[in-house]
Amino acid sequence: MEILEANNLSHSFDYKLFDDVSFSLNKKERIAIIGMSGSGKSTLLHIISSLLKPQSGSVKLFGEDIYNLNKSKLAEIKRDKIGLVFQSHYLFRGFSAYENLEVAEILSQQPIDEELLKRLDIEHCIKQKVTELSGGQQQRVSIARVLTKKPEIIFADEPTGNLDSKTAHEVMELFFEYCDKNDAGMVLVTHDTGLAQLCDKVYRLEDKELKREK
Ligand SMILES: Nc1ncnc2c1ncn2[C@@H]1O[C@H](COP(=O)(O)OP(=O)(O)OP(=O)(O)O)[C@@H](O)[C@H]1O
Repeated sequence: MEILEANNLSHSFDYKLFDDVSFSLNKKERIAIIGMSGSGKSTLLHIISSLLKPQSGSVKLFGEDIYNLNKSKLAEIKRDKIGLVFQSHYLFRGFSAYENLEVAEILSQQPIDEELLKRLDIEHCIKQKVTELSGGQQQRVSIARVLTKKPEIIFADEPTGNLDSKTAHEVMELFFEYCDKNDAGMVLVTHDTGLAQLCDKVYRLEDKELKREK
């Protein structure tokens, strides 16, 4: 079943980034988007994850045309069904790591998974303020926060960018396990072709087109 449908997307800033791009994502499916710096990967991710309206084309999430949807229905999808993991972590910086997870717990009414904290190796630093954590620890707290919400689609932009390669692979494994267990899908934007190859499908954004590589 398709949980994401991107139809004929085009977008430009100073130059045309991509033109007439279409693809879809099924439950449990993981797809990677790779491509040169500046090719528009992050912009495409923003568009399909409801953050940026495309100049043309449409995006359906769970069958709903998100840029032609009433605000409260869109807010519901954002809150309950999608999880964003970006490089800038959007953690509440005045709070401890645990308090950040509690916010997700309250908003989504899903309990914090203590096992997840262990798997991410953050259980020992979870009471510390976000500002006292390393970049890699903050990254893992933001991953824990997103997974606490139990999203049906994870949108991730270089989610392991601050992590060493062993930890990066462990974190990807955790994402994949999460998708399998929860019937969730994932769209991963990355420069790391090794990580991309772990996904079910790989697309390259190049010459304004999205080309299937795997
Ligand atoms: N909000 C914006 N306003 C104007 N230009 C933008 C905006 N966002 C991105 N751009 C431009 O669009 C182009 C594509 O940016 P984008 O971040 O989507 O590429 P990317 O493929 O993800 O790059 P990288 O791999 O370096 O992260 C860049 O030239 C960038 O400067």
